Amino acid sequence: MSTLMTEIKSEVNNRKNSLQESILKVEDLSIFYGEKRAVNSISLDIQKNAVTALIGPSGCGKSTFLRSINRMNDLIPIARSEGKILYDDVNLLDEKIDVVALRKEIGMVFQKPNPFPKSIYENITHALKFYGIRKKSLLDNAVEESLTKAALWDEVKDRLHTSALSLSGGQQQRLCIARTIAMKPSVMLLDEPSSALDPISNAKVEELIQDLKKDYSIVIVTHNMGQASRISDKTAFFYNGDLIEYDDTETIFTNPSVKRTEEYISGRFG
Ligand SMILES: Nc1ncnc2c1ncn2[C@@H]1O[C@H](COP(=O)(O)OP(=O)(O)OP(=O)(O)O)[C@@H](O)[C@H]1O
Repeated sequence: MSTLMTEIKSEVNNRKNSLQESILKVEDLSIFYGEKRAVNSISLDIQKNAVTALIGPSGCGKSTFLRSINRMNDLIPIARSEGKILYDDVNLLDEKIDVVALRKEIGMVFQKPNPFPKSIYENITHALKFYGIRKKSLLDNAVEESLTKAALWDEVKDRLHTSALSLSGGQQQRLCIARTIAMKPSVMLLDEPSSALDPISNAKVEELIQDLKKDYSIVIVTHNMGQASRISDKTAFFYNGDLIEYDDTETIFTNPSVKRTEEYISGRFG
């Protein structure tokens, strides 16, 4: 595609994106580990009530970007960021931000299911109690509601007080999603949430993500091109820390503007 056509298409995309309601606006974000820049001056809007997939070869900065959204990179002493991530016009990278409150609003689920070695019930109520909710009826409701939303209630309602570690890997991951849901976040960050699961559990998690976007805005890192094309509305292709292309998922997978995107999604590298 000629440079002019690429520029026109990019302008059209910018206008199209500005018409959609965004929940996060990333402006000129760079992330460094010591001297190494892992994410290079990226800008994009994350759409509300949509699934946004982050794709790209290993080491291109997807997880670094994802973790920066709820400041998990703060836990890495050599990590530092420049630029802005705006949420309701508040810059989440501002040092005055209360990161505990931020992580309640913007929850995260990791690649490997990591339930606490406690009962299913306590996995959901642990953080709620931390925030001062003690009334049993409120806790019971939260447990049922979040497990229902995570499509796990029917499978565990008769054994809420058994260990979460007795669940299968797929059930544990849905429990971790339920644990995040119980905090009533606006945004859910999912870092390869089903890559460690068997195909049936993977399909359940994919179905769940599709369902959750009614209530949440979801950003997901995935290496699985089939998964990105099945479940996401928007796709961002990263390469070497750069955001190469960001568009509707259908466009990225059927008519990408940049040759490298096409090469990646067709499996020619990465
Ligand atoms: N804690 C860290 N300390 C130093 N460098 C890091 C750290 N985490 C990631 N990096 C580096 O930052 C770059 C981006 O890594 P990142 O994990 O964000 O990539 P990714 O696209 O998510 O990769 P993958 O798909 O393999 O998970 C890589 O060069 C990686 O080595």
